[in-house]
Amino acid sequence: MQAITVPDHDFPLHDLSATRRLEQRALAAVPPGTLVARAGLSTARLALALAPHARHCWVLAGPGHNGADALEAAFHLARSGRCVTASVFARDGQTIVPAAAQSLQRARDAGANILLNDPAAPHGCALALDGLLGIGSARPIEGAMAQAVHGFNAIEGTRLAVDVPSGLDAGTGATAGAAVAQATDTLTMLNLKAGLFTGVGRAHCGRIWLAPLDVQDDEPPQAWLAGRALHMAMRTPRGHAQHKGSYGDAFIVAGALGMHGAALLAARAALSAGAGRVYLSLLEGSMPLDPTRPELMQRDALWNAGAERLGTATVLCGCGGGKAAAATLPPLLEQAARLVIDADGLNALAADGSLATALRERDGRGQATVLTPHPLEAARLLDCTAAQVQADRLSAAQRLADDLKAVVVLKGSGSVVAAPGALPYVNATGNAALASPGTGDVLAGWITGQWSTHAGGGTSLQALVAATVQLHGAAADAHAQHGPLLALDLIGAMQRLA
Ligand SMILES: NC(=O)C1=CN([C@@H]2O[C@H](COP(=O)(O)OP(=O)(O)OC[C@H]3O[C@@H](n4cnc5c(N)ncnc54)[C@H](O)[C@@H]3O)[C@@H](O)[C@H]2O)[C@@H](O)CC1
Ligand SMILES: Nc1ncnc2c1ncn2[C@@H]1O[C@H](COP(=O)(O)OP(=O)(O)O)[C@@H](O)[C@H]1O
Repeated sequence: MQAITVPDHDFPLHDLSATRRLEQRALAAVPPGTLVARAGLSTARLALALAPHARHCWVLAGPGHNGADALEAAFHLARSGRCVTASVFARDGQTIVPAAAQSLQRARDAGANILLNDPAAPHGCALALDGLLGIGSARPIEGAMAQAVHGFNAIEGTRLAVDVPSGLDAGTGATAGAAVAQATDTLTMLNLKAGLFTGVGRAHCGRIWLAPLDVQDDEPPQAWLAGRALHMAMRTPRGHAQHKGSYGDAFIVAGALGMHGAALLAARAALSAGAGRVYLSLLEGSMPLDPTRPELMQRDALWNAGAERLGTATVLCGCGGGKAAAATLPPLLEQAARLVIDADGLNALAADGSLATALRERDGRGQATVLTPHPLEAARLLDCTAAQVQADRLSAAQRLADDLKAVVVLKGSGSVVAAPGALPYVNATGNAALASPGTGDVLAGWITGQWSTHAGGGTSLQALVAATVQLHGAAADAHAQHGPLLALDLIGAMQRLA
């Protein structure tokens, strides 16, 4: 059993079809009852380690194999002397699977109090196990089971989800319905399911633990949980004789009237990420020199700088750009060697099909592009709703990357970094301290600066971007206080970790 935070190396993530295949092969390879026995024992061990002093335990068990695992854990908890109430949920006419019936009998024999379709939480319980539904969850949870989920969520103490928090789609990280278990810990079996790490997955899982159950995970992954090695690979020391020209020019094309701050945040982030020279080109109006960052230079209309300059710089377009961003895109899409598009640059792409066509043509000329949409910006690009994007973030990011021939960061909890024809990364760092204005501008600026320093390097662009997303989230994870991490402070925090 291991705790999953940020793995050292990329860790395979699976969708539910792959999980089912793995489960079927594992079941066929061992005598009946072996896996449920291992799953139940692992669950009970983790529960006791997390809540060693809990006297009263509540085990919620559904009608399927998830319920079987939970009831097997109930057996171990009862045998270890805990006072166990196991509430089993099976609708009229719906029988529980044989494995669950066997574990139920074992739990009863060990002294557990068994209740049927009773959602009331026992008094004084400090440990609750959610084994209502796992990957077999097929529809919104309703009725007594839904009441039990709400009761589970109200338990003050350890709330351990078995395999998957009930009501969460472990393949996508989406939920259907209002009753979704809110665990403090989730012990997932056999493999890591992608939906535990993105969408609302992280919010419902709490800490994530993996019990491989002595089964070799031989399914090809559908995505990677981004490992720390990505960021470490970016930490190449500066050669003694290198000069600022070695780290390239970053052009920040951003900042309509009233949004100069976004431009400044992006430019400062590019500078801190290591770009050799950073030029800021405001889209509207003017701004005095930033006396606290005199390293920044301002130039007019850099989008018209011509093929020679744009063909060597790394350009960011869009942060706080307003409607003015659209007019800058035709020359940038045609001439910029390396182009990052954020915020209003993305909205302009979504609104004008000819710009999207120009974006697709860049790949054929060897020009690379990074897009950094949040879910609503992604929805505009995909001509759907933000809810539809969030319903399957991995596939939304991949569709955008494949269609627009760009590396795409779909931001939010568990940011997805997709590239054409490659498996997506899911980022394991970050938290809601980043839900503050301007943190996206910092991300886009840092990607631009980082890319500028690695312009000639052999690192894949997808890995470089995923490493920056990881650093951005890690800075928030290191933020000890409650409340937001303000965007300007985020730059300093990233610099300390870079
Ligand atoms: N079979 C085994 O030995 C193993 C089983 N495992 C566990 O088994 C789970 C998968 O088992 P199952 O395929 O039986 O699936 P589940 O136990 O997740 O659920 C399937 C059952 O729930 C019912 N159901 C689905 N949605 C419902 C809803 N909204 N309201 C009420 N009932 C609903 C279904 O009709 C079915 O009876 C995994 O998530 C994992 O917890 C793993 O531990 C791996 C090994
Ligand atoms: N709950 C969260 N967990 C992890 N990351 C988050 C969370 N909320 C926001 N973020 C991150 O913060 C950044 C916000 O970007 P964005 O929405 O573009 O904001 P802005 O436009 O104000 O800069 C993104 O990198 C996003 O992934």
